[in-house]
Amino acid sequence: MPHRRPVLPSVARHHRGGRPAPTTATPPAHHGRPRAGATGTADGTAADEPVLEVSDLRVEVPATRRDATVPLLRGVDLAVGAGERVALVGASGSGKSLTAAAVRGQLPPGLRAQGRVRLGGADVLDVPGPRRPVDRRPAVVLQDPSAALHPLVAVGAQVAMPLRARHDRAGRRPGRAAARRAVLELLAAVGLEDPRRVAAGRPAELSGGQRQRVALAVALAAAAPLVVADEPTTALDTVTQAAVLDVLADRTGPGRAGLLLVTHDLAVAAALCSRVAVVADGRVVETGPTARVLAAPGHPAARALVGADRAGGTDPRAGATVPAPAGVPA
Ligand SMILES: Nc1ncnc2c1ncn2[C@@H]1O[C@H](COP(=O)(O)OP(=O)(O)OP(=O)(O)O)[C@@H](O)[C@H]1O
Repeated sequence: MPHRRPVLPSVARHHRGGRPAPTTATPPAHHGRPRAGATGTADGTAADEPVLEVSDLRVEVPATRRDATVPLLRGVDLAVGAGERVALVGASGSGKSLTAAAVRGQLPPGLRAQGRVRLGGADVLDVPGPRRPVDRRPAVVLQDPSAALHPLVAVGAQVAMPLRARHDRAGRRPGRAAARRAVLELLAAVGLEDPRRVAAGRPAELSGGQRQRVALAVALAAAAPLVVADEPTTALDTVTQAAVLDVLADRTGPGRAGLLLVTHDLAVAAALCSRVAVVADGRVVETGPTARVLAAPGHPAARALVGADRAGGTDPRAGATVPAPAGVPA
């Protein structure tokens, strides 16, 4: 049963005010595989410097004596431009999370990956996330915030760690007071009340929604050029969902970090992302401006996805940040 939620008014409002103007540009529909390294900007046109390039990514369960090789990803091509927000959507089991895991350098053990993942121009597919240089690690937000938080370490210290790593890289170490100020600012920015109390406590003292906000603060503290968020709001109540999406909208986008957002929720994709990539059977089968793809999907898998969402009672175009292209029925 599809997951339903009201349109996210705060995110939609946010995008209507003060942000770079949306566009009605409608590049030709793209079905099949995008050209390797192809990327897009807010208007779906090519950008020069993608922060992320995935080409011909294949992931499989290797053959054993008893069982043949099982392909899971069959040649994913995907790119995220600097400051671009791209949603990865698709049916359950299509390969969204595996794609995001390969980008993070966190594929489940036992799987074999081939192809290319480039972050900031460097090949990282074979380098596990924790072993990558700091500037080749995307910030990560997952559905379960517990995975990102150490249960025994004070929240403030966990937010401070990526902050300090970031300053080390730039050759500057923030003093204690500056780091503490930055931690409290971040905790406030993700909507946590009483940041001082939160910073001093352990994750177990927080609600699930508060923990997700802390996980978001930890991710954002790294100031990475790319945020990878895999169903970051699925487990949250509606109010916290909207708040988390507002923070992502604030901290990513033109002039800020790029975003690769895995979501099953087309309304979320429409509210947050200028471009969408539809995954089916281990491949990206269609990509383009979110409004265009959701209004007039071309590939059968994309049509099925949008059709199922509409049949569920929610028009995925609701809350879209990009007006429907001319000639497309609203
Ligand atoms: N560790 C693993 N070992 C074997 N198969 C796996 C493993 N992880 C994922 N798969 C399979 O790979 C395929 C893609 O999985 P993935 O988690 O990427 O799907 P998804 O599109 O994110 O789905 P959902 O929306 O349900 O989360 C599925 O068929 C899944 O069963």
